[in-house]
Amino acid sequence: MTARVYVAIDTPSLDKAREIAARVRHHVGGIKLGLEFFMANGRAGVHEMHEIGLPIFLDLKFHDIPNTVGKAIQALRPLEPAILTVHAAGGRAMLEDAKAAAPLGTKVVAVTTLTSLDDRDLKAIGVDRAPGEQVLHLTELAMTSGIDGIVCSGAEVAEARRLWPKGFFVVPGVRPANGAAGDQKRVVTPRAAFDAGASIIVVGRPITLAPDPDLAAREIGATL
Ligand SMILES: O=c1ccn([C@@H]2O[C@H](COP(=O)(O)O)[C@@H](O)[C@H]2O)c(=O)[nH]1
Repeated sequence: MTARVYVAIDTPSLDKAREIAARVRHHVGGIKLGLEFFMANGRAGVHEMHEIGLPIFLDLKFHDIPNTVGKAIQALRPLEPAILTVHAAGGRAMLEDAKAAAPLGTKVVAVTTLTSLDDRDLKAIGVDRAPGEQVLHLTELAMTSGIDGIVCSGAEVAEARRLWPKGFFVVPGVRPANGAAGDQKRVVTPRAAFDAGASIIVVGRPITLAPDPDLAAREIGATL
């Protein structure tokens, strides 16, 4: 089960990222690198992180016109990420172009509704649906656009999987019982995420900010 836990290494420091990855590598299945790491270290940094020997999930959440997203993903091809993200709200043509541009072995998954948003936040950006409804709405779009899966919270993944049994479901916003949510608003425990149908879970700060990241990763693994 721990093979399905990806650690989100959100730091601008390549040394720090390497250190954390080396400490937890036997207790996680992959490494997720996001904007913070990529803006500081670019493609060369991602190449360095490949040395750890774990699959790389490149979480850059592309959201632009189809041509721009397609070209950006083409430029990332040599990095051969296991997984990369786009925003479902970019629309069908963007999702189709993202998938067409990605390397064959790369899963393209669409962020449906960020796990940091709740009902009120959605209303404030003009979305009248509740998070659960919005996730399902965008899951349908993702499924019919030919991409591989979606990103949603553990609160919605069971319904989304019912709609798309063969989809690949990435669940961030995961916290051990009594863990600090921080800026996340739709959180579940690692075990609850898998029980509800997550394909992989993403865990960042509960591991990377722990006094002993290795122990934190092992403790999460023990709950699965
Ligand atoms: O809806 C989303 C999409 C992506 N993320 C990313 O996952 C990690 C979560 O980190 P934590 O420290 O465990 O909160 C982070 O890299 C986000 O960019 C997300 O949280 N929610």
